[in-house]
Amino acid sequence: MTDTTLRRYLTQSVLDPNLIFLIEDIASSCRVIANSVRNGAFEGNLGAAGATNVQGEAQKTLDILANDEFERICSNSPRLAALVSEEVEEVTWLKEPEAGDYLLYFDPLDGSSNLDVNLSVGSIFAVMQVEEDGDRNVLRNGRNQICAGYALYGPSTMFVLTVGDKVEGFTCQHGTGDFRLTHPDMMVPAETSEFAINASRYKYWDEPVRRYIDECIAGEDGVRARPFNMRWTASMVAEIHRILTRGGVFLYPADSNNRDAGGKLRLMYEANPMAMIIELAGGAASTGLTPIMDIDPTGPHQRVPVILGSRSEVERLVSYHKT
Ligand SMILES: O=P(O)(O)OC[C@H]1O[C@](O)(COP(=O)(O)O)[C@@H](O)[C@@H]1O
Ligand SMILES: [Mg+2]
Ligand SMILES: [Mg+2]
Repeated sequence: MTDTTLRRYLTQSVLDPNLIFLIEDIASSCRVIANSVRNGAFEGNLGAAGATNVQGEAQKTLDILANDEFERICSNSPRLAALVSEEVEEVTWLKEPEAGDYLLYFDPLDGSSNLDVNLSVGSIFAVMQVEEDGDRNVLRNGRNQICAGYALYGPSTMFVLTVGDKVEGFTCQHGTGDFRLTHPDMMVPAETSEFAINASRYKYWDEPVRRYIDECIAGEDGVRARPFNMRWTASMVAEIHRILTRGGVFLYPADSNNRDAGGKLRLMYEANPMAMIIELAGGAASTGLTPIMDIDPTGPHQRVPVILGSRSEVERLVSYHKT
């Protein structure tokens, strides 16, 4: 498998050549960002940029650099019509949209609070298509995604991709810089005993989330009758990669402190791409009330509650939200 590079994998597929160009440009952006992350301390890029983004969050220098690399490299893609980035308030239109053109949604650097402490960060992306000539609507639900993925800048750099069927994991080979297929057909293990949530928010949680987490913590003494483990890395990419590898459930639910904002994570470039990956890998993704990809978006930076991972755990959480 490792002799299959991303380029070979894509050229052997039946994809539109312009989509292949775009995916290769996204992968190139991630390769450049991986180097910037790795060299951040030398280049003085780890700190705050002194600016805030559209969500009112303090931007890191690397948030802005990563956004600029996506913009610079992907703008070369001939059929890319628009970019929707976490770091840019307005949609960036590159051309007059024509039917079939591509729309790229991305979180250039995810988990950027981890930069200063040298822990894993990532990039997240999704691609949709323009429906008709001149149509500037970028607010389609996640079922319209034709491609989604993420890069993980961890001990090794990985590029995880789906073009609508399997979820394939590529590892960047040190030296050549090639992304090689190392994790074909990734599937979320069905059985799991691991949950990920920022437990410092316990006092804000709604009853269904408290019930679920309390039951996990009770372990073999409670209704679950088995021990559970907990992890929280504060980088969604790292959490989702762990869940794709060894199972588990990830929650950033709506709570009394974030409900007015809609939740914490952003629908178009965090929740939707990860929901597509997790569903195609056999898992499930919900707000607790609605499948994430069924949400009709109201804005490019909309926030939503997120519960995703192993199917049986997500279904249990959804059932608790119904009672
Ligand atoms: O700091 P908290 O509240 O635990 O939030 C962590 C969450 O925020 C995020 O870092 C948001 O991503 P950004 O770094 O792109 O803003 C997620 O990756 C992560 O799951
Ligand atoms: Mg993010
Ligand atoms: Mg980000």
